[in-house]
Amino acid sequence: MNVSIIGGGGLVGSCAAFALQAGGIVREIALVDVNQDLVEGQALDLLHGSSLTADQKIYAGGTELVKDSDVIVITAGLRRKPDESRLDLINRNVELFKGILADVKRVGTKPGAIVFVVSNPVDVLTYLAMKELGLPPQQVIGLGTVLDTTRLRSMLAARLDVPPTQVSTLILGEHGDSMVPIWSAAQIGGLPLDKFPGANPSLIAEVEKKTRGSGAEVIKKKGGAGFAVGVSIADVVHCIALDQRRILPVSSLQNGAFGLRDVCISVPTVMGRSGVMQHLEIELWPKEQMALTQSGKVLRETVDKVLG
Ligand SMILES: NC(=O)C1=CN([C@@H]2O[C@H](COP(=O)(O)OP(=O)(O)OC[C@H]3O[C@@H](n4cnc5c(N)ncnc54)[C@H](O)[C@@H]3O)[C@@H](O)[C@H]2O)C=CC1
Ligand SMILES: CC(=O)C(=O)O
Repeated sequence: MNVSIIGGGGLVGSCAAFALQAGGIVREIALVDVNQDLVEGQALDLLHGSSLTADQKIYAGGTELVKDSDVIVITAGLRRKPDESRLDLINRNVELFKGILADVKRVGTKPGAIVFVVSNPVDVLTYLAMKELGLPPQQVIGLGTVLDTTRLRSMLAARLDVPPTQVSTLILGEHGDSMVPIWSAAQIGGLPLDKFPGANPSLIAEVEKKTRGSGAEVIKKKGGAGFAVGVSIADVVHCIALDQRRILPVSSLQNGAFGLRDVCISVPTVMGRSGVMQHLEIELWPKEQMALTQSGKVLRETVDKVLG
């Protein structure tokens, strides 16, 4: 498995590369960035630790490297400011992103390669990537609400003092203000969250609020998210590399699940070596379904504005 990261010199790209190195599953990690010195420095720094991690090839170079990649991760782009929504970034990131897609198209991709968008606003840019690259929809995904979901699980675990891996919750919809936590399906160690000792509506509401604001909080305190998004990216890449067929809330083109159509948005998605294998639909609480429908509408309207 050969993975390239466009934007690999930046915070998100380099953290993803480090998580992939620590994971030791992928064979090659190629970092691409317009900032040549920075990306060469990141690749060198990673390479220097490789005798203690795994037998991987780690190197930096130009966009032509993506033609040999099984997964092309795109983290290149501008960060939002603390008071900006992810959708506000659209005006500043779309032109830059179109340039990157044109470069990828010019160089060409391997048959079956997966394009994995992380740059924000991720759902809109995933749709744009799918349209511009002309790849089958199952081969184009976005990180979607994978990061929001791990933030929710991790912070709920900390509040309830349980192991984070025992918390099973999900956020669907937009990676943005209209995200939808699916409390109807939340469990801890197989037990329903609402019956779990210590869990109560005010604690749940508090953790939800913190999760919604956590991207902005991290931007305010350290400039941008790195570690959590890095491990989130590596988790999705490993699921693809190992053909695990796990259910992940990645963003991808919808064709009717939960009533969502012609929009890239997160729903429970079976992910394997070929990319998106299936969208799973379950019955939600009516207020969750309504919020998900609304989230799809917000994204659809933004895509209409951007693509005309
Ligand atoms: N989907 C998600 O969950 C998350 C998405 N993000 C998004 O990821 C993106 C990157 O964030 P950071 O890494 O913090 O920013 P950063 O500024 O640290 O890194 C961006 C990198 O992209 C590079 N770049 C710019 N134009 C390029 C081009 N045409 N080709 C190749 N490289 C290019 C820059 O040189 C820079 O190294 C932002 O859009 C941010 O909003 C960040 C966190 C979470
Ligand atoms: C930047 C961003 O999207 C986040 O940290 O959630």
